[in-house]
Amino acid sequence: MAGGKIKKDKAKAGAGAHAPYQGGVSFHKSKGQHILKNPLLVDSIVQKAGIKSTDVILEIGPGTGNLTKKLLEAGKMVIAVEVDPRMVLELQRRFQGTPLSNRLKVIQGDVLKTDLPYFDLCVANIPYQISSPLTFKLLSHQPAFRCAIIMFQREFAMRLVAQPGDKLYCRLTVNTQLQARVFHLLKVGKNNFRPPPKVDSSVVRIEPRKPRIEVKQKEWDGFLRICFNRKNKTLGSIFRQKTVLALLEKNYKTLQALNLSQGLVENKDAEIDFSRLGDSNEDETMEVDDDGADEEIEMEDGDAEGEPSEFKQKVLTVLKEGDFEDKRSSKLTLQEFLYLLSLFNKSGIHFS
Ligand SMILES: C[S@@+](CC[C@H](N)C(=O)[O-])C[C@H]1O[C@@H](n2cnc3c(N)ncnc32)[C@H](O)[C@@H]1O
Repeated sequence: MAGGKIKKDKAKAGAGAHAPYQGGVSFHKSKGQHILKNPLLVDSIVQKAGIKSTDVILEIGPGTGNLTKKLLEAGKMVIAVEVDPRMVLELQRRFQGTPLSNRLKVIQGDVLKTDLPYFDLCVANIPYQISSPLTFKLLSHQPAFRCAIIMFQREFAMRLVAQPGDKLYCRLTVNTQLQARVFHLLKVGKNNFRPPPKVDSSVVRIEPRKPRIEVKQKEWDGFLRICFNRKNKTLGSIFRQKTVLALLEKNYKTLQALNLSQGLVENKDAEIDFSRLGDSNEDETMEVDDDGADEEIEMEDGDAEGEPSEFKQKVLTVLKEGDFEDKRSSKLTLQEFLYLLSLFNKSGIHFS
């Protein structure tokens, strides 16, 4: 999808024409308070959200309500979650006595700690420090919403939409794209905000996959962490590392012992059909401590030396079977990750 740049001059013209509503409040950077001062940009975000008059819209961090007002005009109802009581007061003052007020519900609190109600759409200019946990909180929300139109820091947005081979393609990308289709909508310069943040921004559209792609979450997470620990190394080299092999062999033996004690044959229950699309398992929520970059897990770099053990042989056979040995995580598609994990699991090799 093509992105457009909201230019500085437009921002200035817009700001001059209609000063942003600031109320009497001062802004706190610690709460990511950078309000939208360009009404043209607000209009563009609302227009790109494709709001229907029947939509219940979730807004995160309404601030003084510049976006909220347009959302109220376009949809049926806006539920706004705001952590700062001063902003909540401003918002109430702003809409009190207007016809819009009975379609606005304000929840005061930290969105990350709030049980979210039903919503069709999420439209928000968020505090950037909560980008990652908020994204995954939204994606685990049930029932799934239609789409979310969210302003993120530019680099975070580019990680969300990255494709295999792009510099910013990372674990965050794959984890997000497992659950949603993500499109870049708009590039937004710093001067569209008051006060201007230090970084540029982008608006993206996130559409949850329906039906969801089923994975066992801990398994998937453990697998991706290993694959992306050194995303530019070949998978052959990653899976030859002593620490990786030791971890996987430990899991393998634990599972075998469990199966034996329960009288199960090897690999029963181990097979996951990743091609199947269906409803999510509600118990399996995404655990995310991901700020977008791939962290380096402390791992001894050495290869397991000498004659390959039976287990190492097993791991390498899986990589060869799928032709993955010389491939790198930085260039693997979501489908390839799903396929490789399914091959490991079929061989009784697990990541959690
Ligand atoms: C970038 S400002 C956006 C303000 C307004 N939506 C606008 O575009 O003009 C982010 C807003 O999120 C609020 N906020 C910060 N952390 C929050 C959290 N954890 N939960 C809910 N709101 C939060 C801030 O107080 C602020 O009002």
